[in-house]
Amino acid sequence: MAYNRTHDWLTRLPKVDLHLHLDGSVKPETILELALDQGIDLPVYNKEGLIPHMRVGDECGSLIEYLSKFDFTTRFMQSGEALERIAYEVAGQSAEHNCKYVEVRFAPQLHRNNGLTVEETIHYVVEGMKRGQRDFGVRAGVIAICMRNHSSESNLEVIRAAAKFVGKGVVAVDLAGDEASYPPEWFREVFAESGRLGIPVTIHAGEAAGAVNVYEAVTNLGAVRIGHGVRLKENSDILELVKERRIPLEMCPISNIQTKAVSGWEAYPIREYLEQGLLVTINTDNPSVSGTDITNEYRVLSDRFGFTEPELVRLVMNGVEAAFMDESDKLLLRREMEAEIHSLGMGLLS
Ligand SMILES: O=c1[nH]cnc2c1ncn2[C@H]1C[C@H](O)[C@@H](CO)O1
Ligand SMILES: [Zn+2]
Repeated sequence: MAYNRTHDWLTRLPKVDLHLHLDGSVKPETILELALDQGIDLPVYNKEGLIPHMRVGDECGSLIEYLSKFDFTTRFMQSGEALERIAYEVAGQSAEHNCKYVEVRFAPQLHRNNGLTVEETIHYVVEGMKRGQRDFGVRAGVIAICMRNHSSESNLEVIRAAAKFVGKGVVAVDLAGDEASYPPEWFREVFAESGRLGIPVTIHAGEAAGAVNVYEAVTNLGAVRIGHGVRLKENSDILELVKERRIPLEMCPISNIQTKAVSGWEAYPIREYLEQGLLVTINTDNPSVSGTDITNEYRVLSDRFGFTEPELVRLVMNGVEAAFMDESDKLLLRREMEAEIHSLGMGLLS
């Protein structure tokens, strides 16, 4: 049956994941070990019991509720060793889903409770990704996140530290957190610095607030990609601008449903975005918070929207086009992925 064929095929399909948070990707078994190593008490000492502390349920009502899950996990991510390990494991988890390239993002300022500097946090995450790249063959880039609820001073520190790692593991900077309470125009000064330092910018926008935030991110914060952008459909002029500039949207379907960025699957705009010619990419956001993985994201889309195999391949290759990567590396990645897709037995690449 075509249905089963697609499901099995989706696991083997080479993929990329451009929007994945480190602190939203920690395995419960890793938390168990880190808690023992670090002498931190846990509410329960088995994997299944930890899951409710880390993952949102169907009742999740908003982005704020979704974000509350991160406090639990970041407590165990305050040492260089833990950051390196978790980054390494993320590369391993990506390889299990035949992800060939992953961009892992994290907020350095959330990992300093035990005295690490911003640069040290970046160093350890980059090291973990490099070890993962060697052992699992997954190419990787790191994105440093500024948080909406942090001061300009603290966010500027992140941007300046990230700039030192450009070409050495860091590929971009981002802005995350509570979008509804902290509009993007408050961060012009912070992202003016990334412009001066020449670091690419992606911004979470149009997730928990309207399309005007996408406009602000693109026109005043220098965003060349948008995290989510689900609510872009609310303004056709802004949608047209994003389309004309070929600004990729890093969509994360399961997360977007859980945070109530849209009311439900019937309102999820992915098909219309593709038909309107937007550069849509599919990503996980937070596998351990959302209870998902990259294969599952494609599986749900294929079930909910009836995407054909060539359409799913198009979504994957949009991700390659959108990657924060040198053109020469991108060409290599594209060729490798096209060869593998071809070997899956179909003339899917038009
Ligand atoms: O989908 C998201 N929107 C806004 N902020 C987010 C999302 N997923 C994770 N974050 C926040 C919570 C994490 O602690 C932080 C750094 O990864 O980024
Ligand atoms: Zn995100």
